[in-house]
Amino acid sequence: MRSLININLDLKKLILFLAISVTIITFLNSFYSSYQVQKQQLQSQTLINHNAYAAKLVSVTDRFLLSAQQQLAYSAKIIESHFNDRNILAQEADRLRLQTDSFNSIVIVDNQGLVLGLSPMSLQLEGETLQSYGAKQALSNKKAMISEPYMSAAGNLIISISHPLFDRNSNYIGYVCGTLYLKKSSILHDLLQVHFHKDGSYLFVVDKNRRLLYHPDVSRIGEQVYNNSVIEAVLKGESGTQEIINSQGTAILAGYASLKSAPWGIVTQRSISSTLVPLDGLMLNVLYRTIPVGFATFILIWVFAQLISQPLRRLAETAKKLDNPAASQDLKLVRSWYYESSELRLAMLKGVGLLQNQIGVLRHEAQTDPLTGLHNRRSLERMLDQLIFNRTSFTVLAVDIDFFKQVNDEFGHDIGDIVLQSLAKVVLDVTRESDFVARTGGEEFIIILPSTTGESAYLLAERLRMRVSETIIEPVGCINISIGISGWPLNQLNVEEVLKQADQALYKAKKSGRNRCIVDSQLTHSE
Ligand SMILES: Nc1nc2c(ncn2[C@@H]2O[C@H](COP(=O)(O)OP(=O)(O)OP(=O)(O)O)[C@@H](O)[C@H]2O)c(=O)[nH]1
Repeated sequence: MRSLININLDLKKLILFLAISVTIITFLNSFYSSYQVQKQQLQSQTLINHNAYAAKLVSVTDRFLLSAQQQLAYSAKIIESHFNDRNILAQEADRLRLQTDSFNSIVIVDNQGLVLGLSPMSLQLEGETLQSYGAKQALSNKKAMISEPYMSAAGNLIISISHPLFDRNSNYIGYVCGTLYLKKSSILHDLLQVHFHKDGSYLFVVDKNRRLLYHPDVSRIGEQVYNNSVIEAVLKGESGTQEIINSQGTAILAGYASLKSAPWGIVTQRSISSTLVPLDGLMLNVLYRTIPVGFATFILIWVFAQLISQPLRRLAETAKKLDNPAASQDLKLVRSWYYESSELRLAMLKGVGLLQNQIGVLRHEAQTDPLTGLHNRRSLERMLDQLIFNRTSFTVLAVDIDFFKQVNDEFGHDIGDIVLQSLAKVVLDVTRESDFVARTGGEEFIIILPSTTGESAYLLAERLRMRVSETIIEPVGCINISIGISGWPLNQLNVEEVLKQADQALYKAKKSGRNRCIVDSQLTHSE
């Protein structure tokens, strides 16, 4: 709590802090949520697209392999019926290679692997006996097949699509085979590359031995890839999507599907970071567009904070000086436009009213003699200070009841009080409003007559003495008073001395028989 006070927090700052932090948190939250939602949507859309893309490529590749096999099957019929005519075999090999551009090379071999026909001739294999893995596979299988990748006699990494040849008696006489180069340009290459995205997506083809048959990075073709859950799934003949971390440690979104015509799978994929590139731009755009509205919101918050805090601030400032007579006027000027501040203002107005009354009463009581309602000694001193400050001349009448002790003794203290009250009334009656009357002790009264000469004071004192002696106070009857008179300014006297001289004059009056008025000799001389 202490630290809050030390940093001088007020309502406006609190409202600003609250509203701005809520706005920022809300904005960050919605920004973050919308980023997450968009990201998820983009990723799932990418996965769906890649799955569809893989399925499409699978279908295209399946069609290609089927058509390649059909071409070979058709040629096989021609080759079987002209098996001994090398020219026709050479022509058929050329036709197969050149007519549809499906194969990189064509080889026709007999059942010993001896090359009988060849295209292109540049391979220089005619008359050779093939020893390659693919040749041996085809010769032993004796049926239409798509080989695993292997190194050809000419030194190319290839796969071969072959069709067996039989004579009229259905004896196996050899095979015709079309090859596809894996690392060089081939129709398979073209087929897959056509679909290659420029947005960071890429695809690869893998065979049942987890060997890459196609990859945009040619150096990886032929490589076997293990511990890849997508490859494992596609080799099980599954089709689907996966989010994985690849062997390079990159987060990848992959779609995959497997072929029907060969034990191959096609995987198309894209890194999550490249997928999210457009989203980053989008979010930045959202941020830029939010700035003007955000700025307007902050201004609105500031204005509202000002409007809400201002009445309370002014009420708080006025509360510091509630004893000030201007407090209630200040409170009336506060524009309390909402319920709480308006109620607070009304309550404070009531409180100020009560407080001012109370202060008035206390002030009055502090300056008043409770028995007679006349001024008391404190009030007298203030009055004298004021007169001296204003350099206003005055005369002092010190009034004392004669033999008052006897009244008390005879009639009791309460009746004595009534006598004092009655005397106060007579004094007020005889003096003017501008005169100042105080009861300064027991049965002693002081009357100050501003701007009054000693002579006028004496006349008034005499008049007062006469009135008192004629006034009947029940049950006491008439009383008498003695009065001593002095005045200021007089020979540089100070207030105490003036009062003392009035007292001395009073003393003289008592001594000289009471029921009389005596003017201090110095006052008489000065006039
Ligand atoms: N009833 C009442 N008596 C008071 C009050 N204050 C002082 N007295 C009395 O006033 C009397 C003053 O008596 P003294 O000072 O002897 O003077 P005195 O009897 O008036 O005689 P002189 O002044 O010499 O004429 C005392 O009996 C006090 O008790 C008061 O407030 N009420």
